[in-house]
Amino acid sequence: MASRPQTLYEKIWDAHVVERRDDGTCLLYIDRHLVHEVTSPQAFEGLRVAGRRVRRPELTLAVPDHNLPTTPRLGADGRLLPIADRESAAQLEALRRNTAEFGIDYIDATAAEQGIVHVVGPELGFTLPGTTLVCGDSHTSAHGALGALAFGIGTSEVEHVLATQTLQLTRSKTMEIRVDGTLGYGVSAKDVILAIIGRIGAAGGTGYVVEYTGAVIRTLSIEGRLTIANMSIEGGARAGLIAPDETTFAYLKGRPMAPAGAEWDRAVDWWRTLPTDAGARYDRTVMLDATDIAPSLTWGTSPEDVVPITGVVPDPDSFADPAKRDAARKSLDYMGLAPGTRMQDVGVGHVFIGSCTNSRIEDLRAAASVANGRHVADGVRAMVVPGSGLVKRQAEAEGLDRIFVDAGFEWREPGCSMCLAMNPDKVPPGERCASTSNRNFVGRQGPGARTHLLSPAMAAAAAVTGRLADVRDLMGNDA
Ligand SMILES: CC(C)[C@H](C(=O)O)[C@@H](O)C(=O)O
Ligand code: SF4
Repeated sequence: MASRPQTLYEKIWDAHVVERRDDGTCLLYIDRHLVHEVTSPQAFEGLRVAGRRVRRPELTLAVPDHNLPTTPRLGADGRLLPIADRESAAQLEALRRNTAEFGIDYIDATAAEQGIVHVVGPELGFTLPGTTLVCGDSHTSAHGALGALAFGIGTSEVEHVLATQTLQLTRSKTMEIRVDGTLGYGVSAKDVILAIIGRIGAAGGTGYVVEYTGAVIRTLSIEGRLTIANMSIEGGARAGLIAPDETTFAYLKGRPMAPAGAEWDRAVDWWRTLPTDAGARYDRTVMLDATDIAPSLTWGTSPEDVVPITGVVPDPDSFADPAKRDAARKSLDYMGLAPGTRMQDVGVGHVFIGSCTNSRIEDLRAAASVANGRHVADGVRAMVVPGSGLVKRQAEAEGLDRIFVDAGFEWREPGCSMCLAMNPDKVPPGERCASTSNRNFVGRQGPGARTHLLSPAMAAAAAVTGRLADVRDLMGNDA
């Protein structure tokens, strides 16, 4: 019997349902679980109190990222230097102890593979197409770039997954976001996702799992796809998916935790059946044409506050919705910006190139190509934080670290860093930062800090000009 055409989401969902209740709630099998130091301590404590073990310890991988300082962290003896912040030190130690006690794979802060959990999963081949993958972290949506149904969960759910390898869920609606056309000069995956969120709004994806489709998505590298899927949550979606294709298989082949030999062939055969069938229906479709997308950035305190770099700070009165008008007024007050100001006239004091959105090798290459032969502007502090030790190593092999250091950027150890100020990397109160991260919320990069989200190339352009600049003006002519 020919079955009904299905979306990628429906295929993965159906393949993982263990039990379906009358009210529609399902118990879903979870294939992969990533763990970091911030959201796991109470979950392990819960297991201990209940006298439970971890059901399938080999399906879980733990790595510290949020709290680690990004300054050199190894002492002369090769051991981790003490961490000054007591709470951070306690969480890091708890992760080490808990993973040892429960028999879970653990990447230590001193290991070359350490990095941001959402950079580490894909690069080790832990993240695979067609799997269900969870982590106590909202940006778990990133892993959808490889065709995994991946989403963030709360600490009590972390405990549930550790204990049972399942999760109770209800099915989401499906939204297709199709990006057709070709990307313009100087336009990157980050600009695409900013444009998408600008269009649908920060709550536009609420209740949906998004699948990104269209010519632009197909031509993006896995790095670019990770940037897009990563920010699905900033558009309110439960998860973001991109169908696996030859680009995905080429990226995964030979990764340490990916299947190998006959198992690889079997896996690829299955992965090829996953893309959405012709004729399958989405609950909603949103279409964008890439030719309309310019290098973009945020002006306010919500990721939906997006303008092209050629634009101006909007006038709150231009918003029809009174709630939006009010939010824009508050945003501009916090951001210290006046309506009508050209974005390119806004000066910055800090630049952060990093985070799980934009800290992979391609991101660093894009930033380095702008930094090459130039110098960070006077009064600007610019920092490059590779997403993992492996990215750092590769960047160093390519000489990118030299380009950055010669240009006056700081070259750091991997971690979440200035993305969220849970470690010593913070933007001081009232200061402005051009940042490749994913959240521009009030206080996100430190109390009173002002964040503009943009691409790695745009961040490098801001660093060398000392203002929010159009990267296209700096491309193709080396200093
Ligand atoms: C600390 C963690 C729970 C949090 C998240 O869930 O996303 C962080 O990673 C973030 O980006 O805000
Ligand atoms: S880099 Fe930022 S967004 Fe990503 S996991 Fe770390 S804190 Fe969250």
